[in-house]
Amino acid sequence: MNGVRKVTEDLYWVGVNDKRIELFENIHPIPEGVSYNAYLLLDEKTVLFDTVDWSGCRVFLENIAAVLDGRKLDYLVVNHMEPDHAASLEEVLIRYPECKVISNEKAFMFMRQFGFDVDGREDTVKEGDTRCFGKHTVTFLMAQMVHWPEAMVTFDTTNGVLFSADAFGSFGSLDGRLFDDEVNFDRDWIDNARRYFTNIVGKYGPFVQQLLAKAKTAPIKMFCPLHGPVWRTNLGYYLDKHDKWSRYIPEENGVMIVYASMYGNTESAAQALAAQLCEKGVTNVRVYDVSKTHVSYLVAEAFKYSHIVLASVTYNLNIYPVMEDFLHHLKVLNLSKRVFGIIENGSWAIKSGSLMEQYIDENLKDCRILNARMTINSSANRSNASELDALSDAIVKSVAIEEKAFEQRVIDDAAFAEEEARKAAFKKLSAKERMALMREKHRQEKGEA
Ligand SMILES: Cc1cc2nc3c(=O)[nH]c(=O)nc-3n(C[C@H](O)[C@H](O)[C@H](O)COP(=O)(O)O)c2cc1C
Repeated sequence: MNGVRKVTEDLYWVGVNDKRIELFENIHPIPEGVSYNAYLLLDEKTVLFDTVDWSGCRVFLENIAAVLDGRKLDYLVVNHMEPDHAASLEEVLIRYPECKVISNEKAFMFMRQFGFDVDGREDTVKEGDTRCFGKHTVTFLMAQMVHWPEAMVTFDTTNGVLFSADAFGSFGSLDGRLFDDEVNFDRDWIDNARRYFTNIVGKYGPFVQQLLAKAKTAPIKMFCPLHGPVWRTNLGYYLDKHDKWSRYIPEENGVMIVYASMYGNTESAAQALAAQLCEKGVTNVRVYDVSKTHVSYLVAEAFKYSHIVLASVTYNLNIYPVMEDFLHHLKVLNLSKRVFGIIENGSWAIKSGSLMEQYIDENLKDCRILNARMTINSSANRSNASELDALSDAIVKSVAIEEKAFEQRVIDDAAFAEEEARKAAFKKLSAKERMALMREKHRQEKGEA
């Protein structure tokens, strides 16, 4: 039974949903599943954009057959060779013996490494190359390290559809709904999207920025990613999120408190800090037990908030191992530009605070550590009360300073959105209207002068 959706008049979603998978990349829990998107264009030639994970191959083949309705498949464009998208490639080639594969040199190298036989069927493209399939002409743009080195995106210059590979993707099974305007993204999807981006592509922020710069030069009307909803309405919203995530700019001025505690004393201090921050007016606070929260969720929250408090026991003269693992993830994913607060605990040789500070200093760029450290000797005593007060004061002060940066960013974002809207409106005008508008602008400028 096929579950195809129509994307445009001649483009179809032929992907599959996977609700059985527990761990994405066998590491990140995905309780809401994931979709492997693939798209099929019916032009004078028929063109399939990417395939799906092996687990969904059967349904995927049914979807393709239903859309082709007896036609042969002429081309398969491989934008990304990662097996969750390319595993079904060979099965497609076996079923459609005349199908040619369009991709780049590095992707063909990966195909051979993964054991796919594409000999004699390759059509190798590079940056800026185009292919015409009848009505539709596409351009290929390399998207190196978003999120593998061979990744590319394909832009359909005829209708503004960008096949964006892993860019603009999200965890979460689609379950029938396909477009951003068919879901409540800000309520139901954004956490999945952030967790997907930060854990999967977070490390490659500068490469994402390169792709965003290319995207700005193309009149994109739709993002067709390889996971999650297709964007046809509120593209600016999602672009802005990716811009922030890939520049490591926090989305929210708030405080994430992560604690590592065995007997509850460090936990109690973390909760006391949260309560005190709220008493002092900073209510955008989230508290996490590092041992009970999968690190992928912690990473996503670290990308979201401006302030991070690390509260850890000392364990064999080290940072608590699970907290150390969290810090390792932040390092690997290049998290930067955060303000940190520290709470440490120990019963005979307290080391965790200094070690966490050292880790941040040595591994996380452009981060600031607040001086007001709280040191607990087994359980909090009277002197800890003043330390807690000093730490919460320092955070409140820093949040207030950050607020100004956030306000400025909101103004900059609004100005940017206005300029983008103006450019988009200008593009829609006829040549005559454009000339009239430019003449009017020129007249106004001369008048003002
Ligand atoms: C395996 C293990 C190793 C520990 N290593 C140290 C240590 O090296 N230095 C120290 O001061 N305390 C060490 N402790 C003690 C705890 O850090 C300390 O009791 C702390 O107060 C526990 O805080 P909690 O109540 O939040 O769990 C260790 C405890 C355990 C179980």
